[in-house]
Amino acid sequence: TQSTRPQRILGAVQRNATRGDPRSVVRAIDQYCRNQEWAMNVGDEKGCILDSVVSEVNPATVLELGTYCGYSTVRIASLLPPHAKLITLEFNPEFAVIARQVFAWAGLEDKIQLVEGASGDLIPKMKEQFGVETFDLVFLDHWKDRYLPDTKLMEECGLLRKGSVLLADNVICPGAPEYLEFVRSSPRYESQYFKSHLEYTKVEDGLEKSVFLG
Ligand SMILES: C[C@H](C[C@H]1O[C@@H](n2cnc3c(N)ncnc32)[C@H](O)[C@@H]1O)NC(=O)c1cc(-c2ccc(F)cc2)cc(O)c1O
Ligand SMILES: [Mg+2]
Repeated sequence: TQSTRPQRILGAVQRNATRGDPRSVVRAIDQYCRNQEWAMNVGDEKGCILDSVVSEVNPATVLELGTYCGYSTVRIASLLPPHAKLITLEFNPEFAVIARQVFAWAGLEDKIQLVEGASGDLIPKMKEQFGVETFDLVFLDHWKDRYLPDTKLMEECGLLRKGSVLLADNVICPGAPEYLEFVRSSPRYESQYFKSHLEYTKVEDGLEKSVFLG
């Protein structure tokens, strides 16, 4: 039977990456997706911007919306301090199965908690079910028209504190126009655009970093 793209990405990791070496997992996925078949990972170029924001924030609690195969999850988790926790939400069970195997290959299972379901349903349960107070960093990389409603939902649920950083992928391509308009015009956010390119292409894309001012 025909394999799926996520299965082929996992195969590339298992063939080319070293068990327990997260950066080799990231490199193996990038090499596969740049040379064999495109996939919607944040990628190596935007990934460097992601790395710099993660290092700057040095977060104890991270929320990722949209796991896919776990490329950015591994990239972020590999930079976290020892007792930091990363919760990642993914509603496609097939993608979740692959992502869990990618985390295991990277040796990061203890740092990453993948929760299957839709962000809109899970965000209101974060405090009670997952013992979270607030998130220091949120990486938005799920359906682009969910960026704004889920940001408002995180505010309503008290999951953001003064200084919480939102980092959103794909604000140009595929685009998140309503989200961009909101964070750039709201007095409660200080926003900054990092111009880059759509993963593995020359198409313009970028990351928007928005600090919640409380
Ligand atoms: C949306 C996907 C990423 C994942 O997010 C999960 N997801 C969704 N909504 C929810 C939720 N509400 N809760 C939990 N999980 C959720 C899903 O199942 C995917 O696995 N990402 C993209 O579609 C994406 C697309 C492109 C792209 C760019 C140019 C093109 F020509 C074609 C595609 C680039 C990117 O960089 C992306 O990130
Ligand atoms: Mg993306």
